[in-house]
Amino acid sequence: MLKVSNVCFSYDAKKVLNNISFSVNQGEHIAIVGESGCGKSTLLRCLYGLYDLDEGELAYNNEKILGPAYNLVPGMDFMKYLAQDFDLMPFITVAENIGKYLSNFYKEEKQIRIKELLDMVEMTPYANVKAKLLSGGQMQRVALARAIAREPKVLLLDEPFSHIDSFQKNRLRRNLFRHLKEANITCIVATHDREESLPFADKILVMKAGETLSYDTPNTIYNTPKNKYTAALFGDINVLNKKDFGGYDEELICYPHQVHIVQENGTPATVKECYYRGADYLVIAELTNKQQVFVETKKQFTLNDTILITI
Ligand SMILES: Nc1ncnc2c1ncn2[C@@H]1O[C@H](COP(=O)(O)OP(=O)(O)OP(=O)(O)O)[C@@H](O)[C@H]1O
Repeated sequence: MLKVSNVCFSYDAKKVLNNISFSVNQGEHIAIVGESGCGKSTLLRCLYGLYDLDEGELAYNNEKILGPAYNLVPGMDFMKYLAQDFDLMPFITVAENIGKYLSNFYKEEKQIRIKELLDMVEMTPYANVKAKLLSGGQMQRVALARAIAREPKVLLLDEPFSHIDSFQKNRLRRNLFRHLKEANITCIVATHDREESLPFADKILVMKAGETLSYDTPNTIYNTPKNKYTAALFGDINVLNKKDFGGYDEELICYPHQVHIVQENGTPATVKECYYRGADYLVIAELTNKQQVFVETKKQFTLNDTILITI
């Protein structure tokens, strides 16, 4: 188990992490989400032992994770940390980069493992290409393969698919997270992307300004967000008053798919914008009190159409 207890950390005088605590069971996948600058990358770097904490403690199976003041070579052996820069060796091939940390003692096993990893990140055709000739997305895939080559106990990933196009991203995510589950590797991912956190995380850690707001399952965090900040991390949100919809005077946070267009007995709204999104349309409508409402709908509307909505 990875245990994070009351961690505080500052860069010089600037406090970036404030009293962070959570624990992760072996094999669990955690997504760290939060607005840019809230401290996600810093937390990952602390977990890896790259910084000395101001306060608090980090431990893996009761072994303390210590920073550079106590560790000549920062970073822990049983972990791998993949930063936003990929740190590949430019003048050696893709296959050599992936195999860099694999032992040469078991040559045959090494080649089999490299082949398996090349397949997983869909880079087999580039096995003999020098890393410097790759695109950003290709480099990121190689860096991912290299990070898991030796099957760490804990994998720390910072925006691991940020350079990969959406065409490949979903398949790669499924490949990677399936592999990590099968190998019982604990994975902590800092991400902005709901497609990474909701489907693949066992738990989501929501951070704001260096603090933890929530730590729970994706289902609970998404369906019962504690605040607007949390809900907005997953896309457009509505902050409505139930009294505008025939209810009590009470605030309601809801997503566009939770607002429905009805034929009768709804609150009138005027369509101001309508965006095609492939499977549906996003309508931005205005109530008579000028309150803006996001609505997901299968039907296309045009400017100034009147719709009736319920929540
Ligand atoms: N090396 C550093 N020295 C000083 N301040 C830093 C350093 N790295 C990050 N910061 C500051 O610490 C805060 C947290 O940064 P961090 O990179 O951890 O946030 P983040 O949530 O990962 O952001 P993003 O999602 O944009 O990557 C920011 O205000 C940032 O400016």
